[in-house]
Amino acid sequence: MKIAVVGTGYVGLVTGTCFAETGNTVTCVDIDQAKVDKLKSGRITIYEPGLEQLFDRNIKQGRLFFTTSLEEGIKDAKIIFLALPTPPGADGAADLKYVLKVAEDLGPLLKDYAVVVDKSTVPVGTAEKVQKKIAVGAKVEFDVVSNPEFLREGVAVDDFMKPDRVVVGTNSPKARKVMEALYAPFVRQGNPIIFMDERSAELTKYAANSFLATKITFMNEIANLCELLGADVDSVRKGVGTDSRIGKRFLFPGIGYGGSCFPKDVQALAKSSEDANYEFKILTAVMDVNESQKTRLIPHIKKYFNGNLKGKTIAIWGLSFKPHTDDIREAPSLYNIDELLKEGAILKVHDPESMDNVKKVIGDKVQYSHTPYEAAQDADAIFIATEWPEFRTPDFDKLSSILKNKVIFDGRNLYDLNFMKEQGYVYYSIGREVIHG
Ligand SMILES: NC(=O)c1ccc[n+]([C@@H]2O[C@H](COP(=O)([O-])OP(=O)(O)OC[C@H]3O[C@@H](n4cnc5c(N)ncnc54)[C@H](O)[C@@H]3O)[C@@H](O)[C@H]2O)c1
Ligand SMILES: O=c1ccn([C@@H]2O[C@H](COP(=O)(O)OP(=O)(O)O[C@H]3O[C@H](CO)[C@@H](O)[C@H](O)[C@H]3O)[C@@H](O)[C@H]2O)c(=O)[nH]1
Repeated sequence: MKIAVVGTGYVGLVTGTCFAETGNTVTCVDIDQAKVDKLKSGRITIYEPGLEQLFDRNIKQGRLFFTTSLEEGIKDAKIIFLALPTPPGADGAADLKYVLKVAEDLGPLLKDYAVVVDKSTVPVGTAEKVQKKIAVGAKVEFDVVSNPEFLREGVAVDDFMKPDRVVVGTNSPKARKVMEALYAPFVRQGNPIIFMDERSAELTKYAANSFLATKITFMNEIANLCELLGADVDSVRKGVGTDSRIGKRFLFPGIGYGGSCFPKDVQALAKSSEDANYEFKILTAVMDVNESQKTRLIPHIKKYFNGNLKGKTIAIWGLSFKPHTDDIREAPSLYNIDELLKEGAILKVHDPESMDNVKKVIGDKVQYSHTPYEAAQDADAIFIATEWPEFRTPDFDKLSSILKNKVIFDGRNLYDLNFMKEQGYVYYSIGREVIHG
């Protein structure tokens, strides 16, 4: 099948590459000339495990193409995916300008029946808006389908190739048939394609993200309570997570959720609710708690250094909003960097993949280190913001010999408390006993 994907960012590139992998011919369209030039020359634009190999193979086999021209990209396409940004507007609602602009441009370009699929995360009612925008210029029949994407960055290829489920919102039998054929290779293990109306599909995406953000936030509050009551959040997490009604996943406490999705989608659902005259109280609480959770360790750091961080060197391990990605959108690390710089600390940072992106945002306000040890050299403390696997079992002998102080503030609960006691470290984590060295 000939497919077009409009918007070639984290979702568009994974979507395009994975559909090419199952034999479709895919053209990805983007307005960013530099991005398209890079992709056309066979170089990948994001770090996403496993993607580069599929990308190379499908380019070589002549199934994956890139262009800046919408007209060229959608030529002969039976399915046109919109994987465009939907950032928060000033009022918190998802800004639909990118989606609606492309919809408007698409109308006159359609030459034959096509299914236009909205993969961006959009508020309820957007499919109808897209339908109307396309209809202004369209001279042929078309359908607009909602097909929200549930992939996680860092495991995007796996999530896309083996989704828990595929949600398709459409009332058109013709579009349903096309979508069934497209997704057949991805649901061979019995994972379902769940068909529903467009509005329900749009809301499903916000409900899923908001539920997961709530689950994490609930556990963050339990962790905060553990600190006050002398309980251990790891034990509590295991104790509750083994109840199959609750589930083990997304119960890990830390310095808040970040990324390009949870923060903006919780906010957008709260705004949609408000617009519908419904006060979604849980969401307001989730946003409030997450805001303060991000800098939860800062008061401990200040207290440890007697309220004065001026001239103290802190090594920051991990900058991306989660491991296995170079994405730093809404990364908790950035909020902590901001706070620590305000206090006069000197920061030496290390991240395996996202330092170039951080440089673009904060430039030389911090020192960039090639390895976690280079960052830790002569530091007064280590601050862990992201749980990259390589931080889990560092060489503690080496660390102890290069650090000025054996102090770790861990926003992701990486280390065993008894081990840290044995190693003689001062160790602060989230929802667990403080080890005083
Ligand atoms: N990132 C994720 O993990 C994820 C997962 C599921 C859903 N989503 C949703 O998918 C959508 C896209 O997210 P993303 O992270 O891929 O965004 P992104 O910013 O990485 O990519 C969007 C791309 O669209 C391009 N673009 C903008 N206007 C365009 C136009 N007129 N024509 C062609 N291209 C244009 C941009 O240049 C950019 O490359 C959002 O709605 C997001 O909420 C994201
Ligand atoms: O137990 C947990 C799990 C996650 N997080 C944090 O939550 C954020 C989001 O993590 P994750 O959901 O793994 O990554 P995303 O790539 O943001 O994926 C989410 O957002 C995507 C965009 O909408 C959806 O498609 C995915 O289903 C949804 O999981 C990160 O900051 C994590 O550190 C925790 O603090 N504790």
